[in-house]
Amino acid sequence: MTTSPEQSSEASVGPVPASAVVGVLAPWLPTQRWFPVKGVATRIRLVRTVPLAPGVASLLVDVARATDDDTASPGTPLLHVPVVVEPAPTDGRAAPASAVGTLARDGVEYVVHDGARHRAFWAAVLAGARWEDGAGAAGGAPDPHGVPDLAAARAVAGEQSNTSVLMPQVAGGAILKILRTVAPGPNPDLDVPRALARTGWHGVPRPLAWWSVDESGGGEPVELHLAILSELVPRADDGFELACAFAGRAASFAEHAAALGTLVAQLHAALRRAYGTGPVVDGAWLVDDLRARAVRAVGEAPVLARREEAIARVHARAEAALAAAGERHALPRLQRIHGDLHLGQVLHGADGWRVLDFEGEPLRPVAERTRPDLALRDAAGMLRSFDYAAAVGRAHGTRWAADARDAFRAAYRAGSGGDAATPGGTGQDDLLAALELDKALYEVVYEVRNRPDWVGIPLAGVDRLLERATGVSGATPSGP
Ligand SMILES: Nc1ncnc2c1ncn2[C@@H]1O[C@H](COP(=O)(O)OP(=O)(O)O)[C@@H](O)[C@H]1O
Ligand SMILES: O=P(O)(O)O[C@H]1O[C@H](CO)[C@@H](O[C@H]2O[C@H](CO)[C@@H](O)[C@H](O)[C@H]2O)[C@H](O)[C@H]1O
Repeated sequence: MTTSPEQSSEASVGPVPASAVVGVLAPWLPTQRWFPVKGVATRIRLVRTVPLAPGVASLLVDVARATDDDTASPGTPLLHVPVVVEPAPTDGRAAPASAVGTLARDGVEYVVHDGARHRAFWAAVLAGARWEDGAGAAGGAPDPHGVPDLAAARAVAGEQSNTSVLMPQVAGGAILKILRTVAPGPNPDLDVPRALARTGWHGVPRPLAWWSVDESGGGEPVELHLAILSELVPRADDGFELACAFAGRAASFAEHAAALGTLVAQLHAALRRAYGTGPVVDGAWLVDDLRARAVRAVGEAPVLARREEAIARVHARAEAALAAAGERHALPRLQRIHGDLHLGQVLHGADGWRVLDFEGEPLRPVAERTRPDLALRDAAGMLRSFDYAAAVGRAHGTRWAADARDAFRAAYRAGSGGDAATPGGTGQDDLLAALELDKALYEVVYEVRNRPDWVGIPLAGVDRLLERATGVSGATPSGP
C-alpha cells in the first residue's frame, strides 16, 4: 500500500522543510503497527509542525484514504509522528535503528529518525512536560526540570497502538508513552489513571507528567496530548505473555486469573468512587447498540455473514434477560469502565496485577469510548482474552481456558459483591454472553485489519458462544 504526502506547511525541522521530512516518512508510515488505516492506499497531509529543539519536532499529519476527496473528513485520524533530523554521519558508521531515511539539502545529507526511538526527542519531551503535583516526591524523582538520565532508556519491543519508552532512571523509574493517533480534548489514558490514583487505589501506575500542545487556534484552550510519563512497574510481566507461557506448559493460570478477577472488581469500585454511578442501563438501547455493532462487524468481515441468524438469537436472549431484570428492578447501573480490557492491558509485578491503557477500543469512535457503560463489558473482554492466550500459547484441549475463565468469574463476582453496577441473578449469563460475543465480533474485525493470520482465534470464540447460547454449530477452524 502506498502513502503519498501532501505538502501544506512551510515549517521546518532543523534546516529541512517539514514537507520534505514527510516525503521521507511517507513509505515508512503505513508499515508501522500503529498506523491507523490498514489495507488501503492512503495519503498523508502535514497539518502542524511542533518544534521542540533544533532538529527535533513532532509532526501532526492526517491520514486519509487515497480515494477520499481533498478535504479531511471529521473521522480522519490525526497521527503524531515525532522526528529528529541530523546530518548523516561521515565516518562510515551504520545508521542506527531509529533511522527512517535520508535526504539532501544544500549539498548536505541528513538522516530522518523516528523520534520515538531517539534520545533527543525523549529529552525534549521531558523538558517540555507538565509534572503532576508532587510527582517524584514519593518516587525519589530528580528535579523535574533537571537533566533526565536517559542512558538506560529504550523503546518497548512489540509496540501496539502507541510507542512506549522505558526510562528506569527517570523519576525513580518511569515509562513514556508516545501517543500516536491523537485527538484534541481530554485524554482518558491520562485522566482516568490520575483520577484513580487520587482515590488512593494502587492498581494503576501513577501518571507522573504529560506533554500536550494547545490546539485552540486562539479560542478557549484545548489540549492535544502527545505523550504521558507514568510510574514504571519494575520487572513486570505482560499479562498476555505470562498467560501464553502458562498455557504452553500446561500450568494452571487459575490463581492469576482469580487475582485478576479481584483486580477488575476493585477497578470498577475505584472508577465508581472517582466518577460516580450513572443511571440503570436502558436495555432496549443496549441491545440495539449490540445489534448495530454486529451489523457493522458483518459488513467488515464477510466471514461472519453466515452466522447472522445465530448472532440474532444471542441478542434476543440478552433482550429477554434485560426485560426480566427490568421487571425485577434489577437492571445494572452504568459507570465509567476500562473499555478495552484484556490480558495485554495488565502487568504482573512484584505487588501483583496492575491495569493499563484507558484509551478504550481503538476501533470505536472517540466520543463513545468514555461514555458510561456496563462494568460487565470489561469482564467480558478479559474472559475473551483467556481464549486468545490458550490459542496463542497452544494449550491442549479446552480445560486450561475454562479453568482460568471460571476462576476469573468467581473472583470478579465475589469482589463486586452484588453491588448495583454488577448484579448477579439469572440474566447475568445471557448478558455476559452477549457482551462476550460483541467483543469477539470486534476482535474478528480487529484481526481482519491487523493480523489476518489470527482471525481464526476470535472466530472460534464467536462459534463457541453461538453454540453455547443457541445450540447452532458454526464449525470454524481455529488457531493463529
Ligand atoms: N507502567 C508501566 N510499567 C512497566 N511497563 C509498562 C507500563 N506501562 C506500559 N508498559 C509496557 O508497555 C506496553 C504497552 O503499553 P500500553 O499502555 O498497553 O500501550 P499501547 O496503547 O501501545 O497498547 C505494555 O504491554 C507493557 O509491556
Ligand atoms: O492494546 P490495544 O489497545 O491496542 O488493543 C487492541 O489490540 C489488541 C491486540 O494487541 C486487541 O486484543 C486482542 O488480542 C490480544 C492478544 O494480542 C488479546 O489478549 C485480547 O483478548 C484480544 O482482544 C484488542 O482487542 C484491540 O482493541
